[in-house]
Amino acid sequence: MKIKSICCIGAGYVGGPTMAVIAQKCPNVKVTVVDINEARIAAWNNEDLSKLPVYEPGLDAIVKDARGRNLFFSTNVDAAIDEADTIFISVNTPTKTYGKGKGMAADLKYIELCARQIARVAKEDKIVVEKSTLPVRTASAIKSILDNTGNGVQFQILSNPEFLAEGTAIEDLLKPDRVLIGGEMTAEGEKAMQALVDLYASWVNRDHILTTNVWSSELSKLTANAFLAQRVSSINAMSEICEKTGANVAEVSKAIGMDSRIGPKFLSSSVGFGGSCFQKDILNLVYIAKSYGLDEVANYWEQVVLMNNHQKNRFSDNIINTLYNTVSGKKITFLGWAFKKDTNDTRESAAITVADNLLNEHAKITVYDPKVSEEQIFSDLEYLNSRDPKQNRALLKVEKDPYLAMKDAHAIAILTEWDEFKAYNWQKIYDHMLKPAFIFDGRRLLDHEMLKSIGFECYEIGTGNASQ
Ligand SMILES: NC(=O)c1ccc[n+]([C@@H]2O[C@H](COP(=O)([O-])OP(=O)(O)OC[C@H]3O[C@@H](n4cnc5c(N)ncnc54)[C@H](O)[C@@H]3O)[C@@H](O)[C@H]2O)c1
Ligand SMILES: O=c1ccn([C@@H]2O[C@H](COP(=O)(O)OP(=O)(O)O[C@H]3O[C@H](CO)[C@@H](O)[C@H](O)[C@H]3O)[C@@H](O)[C@H]2O)c(=O)[nH]1
Repeated sequence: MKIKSICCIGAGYVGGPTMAVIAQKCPNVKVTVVDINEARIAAWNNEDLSKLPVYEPGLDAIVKDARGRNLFFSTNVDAAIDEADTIFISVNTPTKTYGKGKGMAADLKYIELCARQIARVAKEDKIVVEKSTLPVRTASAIKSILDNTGNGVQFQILSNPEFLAEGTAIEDLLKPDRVLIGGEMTAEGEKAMQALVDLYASWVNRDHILTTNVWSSELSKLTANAFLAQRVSSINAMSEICEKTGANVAEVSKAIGMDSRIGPKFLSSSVGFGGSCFQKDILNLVYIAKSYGLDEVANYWEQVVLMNNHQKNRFSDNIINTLYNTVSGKKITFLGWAFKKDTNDTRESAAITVADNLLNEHAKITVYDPKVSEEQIFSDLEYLNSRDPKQNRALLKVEKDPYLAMKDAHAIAILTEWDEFKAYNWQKIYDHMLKPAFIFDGRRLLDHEMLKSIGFECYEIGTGNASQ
């Protein structure tokens, strides 16, 4: 069989860019991305490409090319399901905030709603592709819902996890390290897998398309994120030893990364990993391990998250200690709020935790981020429910001009590694700050020799010059 018409449920950070690339690379396939969020769909359809709901370098050009030709964004979920031969489920699977598994397990309510809707609407056989990140064995739950509530049509469930990283989504989609497709090891299952392999083979070398059984595919996604996050927590653990001993974490990273068994990537020490995936997926893995009674396995992986929490907290503690043990009423400017550069996504950003800790100490924070809106920043803080929202607004300001943001500040904290921060006129910034002028570089982004020569007091994660 050949895939001719796709419906993708979920027009978020994964659904939008992934489907845009499929549409661009497969002009003969009709791709309709649907969502219940009307504002999001309207933004995807906006004539002004700078208003797309997801900021990713290169995305606007691809949307411009394919939208209206074979790429469509719609809120009519039923119609898109009905028309498609293949349905991707790309809805959110956040950590549960209630009931059994609260704070650990993945909340699968959106997945189940999709499965029930597909079952109700589908009048012909369909391939259903899990694009969302899911606990291992979810495919059997989806299949059971489809088979028990459907109209007697046949469904093949495939697992096709997405490995794109935000900020480089388009690059990752155009040249993926691998595409992973898991399916049932039956003649029908193999046929469905082959159809999806052929779709990706329109632009991905077949050697990079891997097929496995469905459980291996589901588990590989959680495993990949656990390994990646573990590297960040491991180097962050070493950063604290570096600060105590006078070693330099960048030198340590380079030295170990040159060992071809370790490799150089994902060894940058930081204020802590953020993003919608790492913490959620590891906690999900921990929950799965616990549910099988594998307590040692669960405890092992949980440490990755605990280490990350420690890294974020020790960054804010260091700011407080260095500013003479009180930040009350002091202006601290945050450069960056996004969880990494080149994205407007702030989910689980380290900036949120650091801000919350400092606001508990009554600091006055001013935030500048080139892509994150004021509304988003306040909504991130309000979500924590740590204080009255009015107090957040009284203590935290969002500024659109970075130089104004830093004027009269006691300290600057670098929370996101946006390239533009490196090009600022740091002498001018120093001249307009209160003295001593402190910089806390949570991303090891700036040239600290230059900053010190201007007169700044510098703290850099993982360098043995911290004021203890
Ligand atoms: N963000 C990433 O970088 C990334 C990368 C790889 C995998 N993933 C995984 O992909 C999945 C989606 O992540 P995301 O970041 O795109 O999430 P997102 O929150 O940006 O988007 C999900 C969208 O699904 C919509 N939705 C939810 N239920 C729906 C329903 N019943 N019908 C129609 N629309 C519905 C929501 O309105 C939302 O717009 C998650 O499982 C995530 O773990 C994310
Ligand atoms: O050496 C490093 C690398 C990353 N980070 C931080 O780790 C977080 C995650 O970064 P990254 O993995 O680049 O971005 P994500 O978009 O979260 O992508 C991850 O999560 C996605 C969702 O599952 C997966 O698809 C990707 O493969 C996986 O890299 C960010 O806060 C980074 O700043 C570091 O601190 N040091």
